[in-house]
Order: sequence, then C-alpha cells, then structure tokens
Amino acid sequence: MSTLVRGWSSAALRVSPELRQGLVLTSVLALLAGGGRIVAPLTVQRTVDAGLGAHPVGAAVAVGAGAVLVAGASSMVLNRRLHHRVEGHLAALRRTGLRRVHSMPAATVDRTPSADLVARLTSDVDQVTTFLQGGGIQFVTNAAQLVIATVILLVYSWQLALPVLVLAALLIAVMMGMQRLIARRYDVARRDLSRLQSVIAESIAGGAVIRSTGTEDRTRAKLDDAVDRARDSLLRTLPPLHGNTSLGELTISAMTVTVLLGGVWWSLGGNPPRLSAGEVVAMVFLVTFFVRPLQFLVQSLGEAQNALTGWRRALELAAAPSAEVPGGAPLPGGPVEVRLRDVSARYGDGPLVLHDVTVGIGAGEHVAVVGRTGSGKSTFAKLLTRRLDPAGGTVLLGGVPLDRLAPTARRVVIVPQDPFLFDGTLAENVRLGSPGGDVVRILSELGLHDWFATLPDGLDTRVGLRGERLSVGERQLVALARTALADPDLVVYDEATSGVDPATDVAVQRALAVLTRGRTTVSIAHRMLTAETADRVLVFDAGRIVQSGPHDVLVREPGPYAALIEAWSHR
Ligand SMILES: Nc1ncnc2c1ncn2[C@@H]1O[C@H](COP(=O)(O)OP(=O)(O)OP(=O)(O)O)[C@@H](O)[C@H]1O
Repeated sequence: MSTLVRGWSSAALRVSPELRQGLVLTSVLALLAGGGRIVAPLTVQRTVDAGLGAHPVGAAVAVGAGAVLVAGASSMVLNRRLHHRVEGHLAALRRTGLRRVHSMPAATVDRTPSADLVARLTSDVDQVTTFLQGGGIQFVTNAAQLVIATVILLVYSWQLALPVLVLAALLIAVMMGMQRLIARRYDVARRDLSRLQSVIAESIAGGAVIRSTGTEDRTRAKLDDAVDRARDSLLRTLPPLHGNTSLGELTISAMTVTVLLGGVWWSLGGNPPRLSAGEVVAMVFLVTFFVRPLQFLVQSLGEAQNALTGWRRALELAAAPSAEVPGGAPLPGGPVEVRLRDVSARYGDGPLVLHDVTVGIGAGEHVAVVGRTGSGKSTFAKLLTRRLDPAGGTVLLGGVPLDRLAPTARRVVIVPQDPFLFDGTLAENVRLGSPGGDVVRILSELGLHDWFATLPDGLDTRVGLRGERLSVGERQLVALARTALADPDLVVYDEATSGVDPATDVAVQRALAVLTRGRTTVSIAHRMLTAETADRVLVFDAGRIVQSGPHDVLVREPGPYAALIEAWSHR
C-alpha cells in the first residue's frame, strides 16, 4: 500500500514539481486551522472550573475567541492555497496526459479505445475536482485537528484517551481492509464505465451503418449489456461503502459514550477527584474534535476512493511509456533505405500474420505492395511506421534498427486510406505540419491547382468535421498535398480501395507520381495503374512475400500476381 502511494506521489511530482514548494507554510497553516479550533474546549474547561464567573475567565475567553479567529483565517487561506495547487496539478495532469497520448508508441494508441483515453483526461480528472469541492480539501485541516486532539486528550488523561485510540485503531484497520475491496470494485466500475463510453461513441459514430444494415437490435443489445454491466459494477461498490459508514458511526458513538461515562466514573473514583468537571466536559468536546475528521473520512470514503481511482488512471496515462528511445540514433538524411530481416508479426496473443519477411527497399525506390485481402499488406506498412512492433526479426530504416531510432516524425509519413482532416479550410489542412509552407506552389507541383480552383471557395473551402464535406478521394488529395509540403523521406501510401471517381483517380495518380520522385515510397496498391507505375512490386500471400520484381516481368510469370492482374482487369 505505502509503496503504491509512494509510486503515485513520485508520478504526481514528476507531472507537477511545484507541489513540493511551500509545504512548510501549508503545514503551519494546517496546524493553526486545526489547532485553533481545539482551543475552544480548553476555554470551556477554564470557564467551568472557574465556576462560570465572568471575571477570572475573561482572559481565557479572549484567547479562545482570538484562536477561533486565527483558525478561521488560516483555514480560509489554506483552502484557497490547496485548491489552487490541486487544480494546477490537475491541469498539468491533463496537459501531460494529452502530450503523452501524442508521444506514446503508435501501437499502444491503436490498441487502446479512444474513449478510454478521453475518459482518463476528462471524467476521471473531474472526479478529483468533485471530491475536493464536496469538502475533500478540508482533509488536511481535519488531519491536523485529529493529531492535535489526540495529543491534548493524552495530556488530560491517557487512561481515558486509551480506549478512544484503541477504538480508532480498530476502525482504521477494518476500514483499510474494506478500502482495498472498495478500490478493486471502483476499478472494475471505472473500466466498465469507460467501456460504456466506447460502446456509446461507436454506436453514435456508426449510426448510418447500423441503420443501413438493419442491426439496430444487435447494437441495442450490446448497449444494454454495457449499461447493465456499468450499473451492476457501480452497485457492487455500495455494500462495503455502506458497511464502512455504519461501522464508523457506531465506533464514533461508542467513543463519545466511553469518554462521558468513563470520565465521570474515573474522576469520581479518586479522592480528590482525578479530573475536574471542566476537564471531563473538555474531553467530551475534544472527542468531538477527534471524531469529526474520522467521521468525514468515513462518510467521504466513497467519493475519496472514486477520486483516487480517477487520479490514478490519469496519472497512469501521464506516466505511460513514451515512444522516444533515450539517446536514439537519428534517421540518416535523404531518402530512406528500408530493410527487413526475418521479420514476423502478430496482433496481441494471436497467431503470426507475417512470416520470415526478408526484403530490402532501396533509397528513393517506389515499391507497390499487392496481395489478396488479409495477405498482410497493411501489417507490413504498420511495421514500417511503428504502429506494430515485430514479433521477431529486425526492421531497419536508414540502417538503424527501429528500436534504436530517434523519433521519425515528418521524415516518415503515412497517407492512410481515409485521411483525417480537421475542421477548417483546405489550405489549413494542407499546411497542417508545415505552418509556413507555400500551399499554392505545392499544389501546382502536384498538378492539383486546377482541381482545387474548381471548388466553391477554392483553398478557403471548409472541409467540415473530419473532412466530411469531401469525398474519400478528395481527402486523399488533401493528404497527398499535406505530405508533399512536409517533404518526408519515406512515404507509406495506403491507396483507397473504393469511393474514388475516375477523374479524382487521375488526379491522385498524377500527384502520387510527383510525390514519389526522390523519396522512398511504399504504396499499398489496389489498382493496376499504381502497381504498373512503381519501380517494383512485392506480392504478399498468406503473410509471406511470394513474388518480387517489376510489373512488366511479373505480369508474364504464372503466379499470384498474374492472377491478381486478371482479377483487377475484370473489375
Ligand atoms: N488489429 C488487428 N487485430 C488482429 N488481427 C488483425 C488486425 N489487423 C489485421 N489482422 C489480421 O492480420 C492478417 C493480415 O491483415 P492485413 O490487414 O495486414 O491484410 P491486408 O493484406 O492489408 O488486407 P486488406 O487488403 O483487406 O487491407 C489478417 O488475417 C487479419 O485478420
């Protein structure tokens, strides 16, 4: 448990090193806020023991009143300070987490549902704020108050304080055991809630497909199942929570009764009385001051646990390993040479989907990768762009093994089948990775200037959310222009399988021919023209490269490539 907490705190300090600053002032404020309140019972004791007369207790009442004022002011300053610190930390946590999402290995991002990443940066962090605003921030004052009350109780009468402390120790021991159970159940609950978010997001994003395929019932069943699971796992956190609350209340009542009855009995048992009437009354008050923080702890255990789970999930994301290789070698300049030696690949624990792939792609070469569906083309592309780590063998870019390579952003670029566009204008999307880039020049070079000029607002045409106002082919044109402007040294181009009309296809082919000039290109080809224009064709079948050579040669050999060309020509 303590190693776990130490791990969390060091992760938190890495995110927000400023949390370390001003700890002494925070502790002093907490002691003043907690201790100031405790002066009140001492004043009561003086007043009762002085026979409730006004004159002798004037000074004690004045000290008591002053202490209460100091406690109030310290508590106000402390709460403000803690709120600022914690909210600053949560903001840093969100920023670091988001940066980590962008720097973590692409393979990890691909494996994690995006709703889970979103939840860790939004609702999970919100849980901490909700807890703090619900009174959680007073935890520090309460803890100080608990310590001071314990000391004063012991000074008044350790014999009376002892049963109170034993009861408190028992309560804490039971609560810690229960807390572990609650933590496990909250963990499951948050995972189920995160899964529910994924299912909801998927069913909203895929709404059109669901309607057109008539799978509303199946989707609804999946959604119902996710809702039921989330509800059930949240309900499972309640019994131990309620158990803890009842146990806490019971122990607290037992403490008060023990001090009241025990105090009377103990003080009257001696001659002269062991405790004055004022001291017994003060001890009953002190028990209240001792008990209140415990009560708060018990009552807010659920929210505290929820907040802790949320905080931990956000911290996990902020501390997730980055793709950056410490001291990694930079990719040598110029077009990139690609080499794979005995490479195999699999997804998770599944079977191997690529076997013993050994191939070299020369610097500046344009290679088309072809094969039937499921033959391993995309997996090959994922290995080159680090969206998947090889299960065996070595992948080298520019002679450097991938696991020793520094980040290759901007040097190695993938043009996906359906590129992602941000809501904005065409020009903004083309200029995305190259803010000062000359969009008009690059479009002219790619032969796309006329095509862009035919659009209603030319380069200022807005593309809509995710580029929904453009067709798939048009989105690929924008992505090709974006890539050409970024001027990478290795391009992995995943050709769109459908949704491209003949005119756009011509524009795409023309732009691709320019883009491939002077840089290494790997095109996953679904059209004969793309394979024909490449320097070499790699034919994949069942996860192996079964043919390699120029189109003109392969097309004349009997084999899978000739069969593929035959199938394409009949489409
Ligand atoms: N994310 C994944 N998880 C598990 N298996 C996968 C995953 N992606 C692909 N596969 C499996 O790996 C094998 C190769 O798939 P891959 O996508 O590389 O083929 P492909 O040739 O690109 O097919 P297509 O032309 O249909 O895109 C297939 O058996 C496929 O089912």
